[in-house]
Amino acid sequence: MTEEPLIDIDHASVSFDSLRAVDRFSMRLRPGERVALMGRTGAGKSTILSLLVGSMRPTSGSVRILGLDPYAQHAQLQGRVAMAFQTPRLLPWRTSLGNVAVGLEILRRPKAERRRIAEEWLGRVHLQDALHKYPSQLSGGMRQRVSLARAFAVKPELIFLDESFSALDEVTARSLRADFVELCESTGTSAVIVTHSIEEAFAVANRVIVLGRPARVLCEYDAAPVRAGGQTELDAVSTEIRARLAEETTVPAG
Ligand SMILES: Nc1ncnc2c1ncn2[C@@H]1O[C@H](COP(=O)(O)OP(=O)(O)OP(=O)(O)O)[C@@H](O)[C@H]1O
Repeated sequence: MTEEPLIDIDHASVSFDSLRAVDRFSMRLRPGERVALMGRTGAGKSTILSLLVGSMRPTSGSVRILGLDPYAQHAQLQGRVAMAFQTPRLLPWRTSLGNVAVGLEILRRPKAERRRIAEEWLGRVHLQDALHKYPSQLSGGMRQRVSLARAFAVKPELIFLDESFSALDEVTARSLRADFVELCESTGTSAVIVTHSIEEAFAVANRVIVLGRPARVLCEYDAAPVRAGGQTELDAVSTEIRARLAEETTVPAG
């Protein structure tokens, strides 16, 4: 089957003056896939996300999202792509319902529909009892759940997660990761997950791309066999990845 990729990054590079942040990075994302971009601090993960959301264009190479140029055709991607951040960026003066409705307001959905969809999504992230609470009344995990509901509520084809679970304790993070995978699978939503955590990458993605510094593909893993191998396999792969990343520090960047 020749399905058009949802994301097609072809040899994209980004330089800031003399510093190269992304170095001929290529990736494709097929419908239904979840790819984790895993790399250390300063590897260029945020810069790749900026390319994906169209807030920056590559110095060379190309980026296509759903067949469009996210920088030049940003408006056409509205509602088709959603994002959740490490800090959920909720509006403090709005309740959970009001926050989830934000994207739907931008898409000019009628009020009754906004309310119905927001309520449905807050239920799906297990916040049916917090519909009328303000962000300051919620725990970090709950705020992140509101943020996920807001992202899914617009029915995007693609979701980008930027370190969304990394500020949470491990038990909360595990539960959110599992919910996120379930929501992606039940809605057929594809995703790119940016993370510095090897464990998180293998927990949420089908495919894990390990980034060198500057950002380029160092190695790539099919996540399913690693998950199937349990903690022993994950430990072995983690050791391998850490060794690859450690070699990186001896290679001059630029
Ligand atoms: N606007 C900018 N101007 C100059 N240098 C920048 C700019 N944005 C990022 N950089 C540099 O590019 C490199 C990659 O940064 P980036 O923020 O993309 O990495 P990251 O992998 O997201 O890091 P972290 O995990 O710490 O957020 C870093 O060396 C950073 O200092």
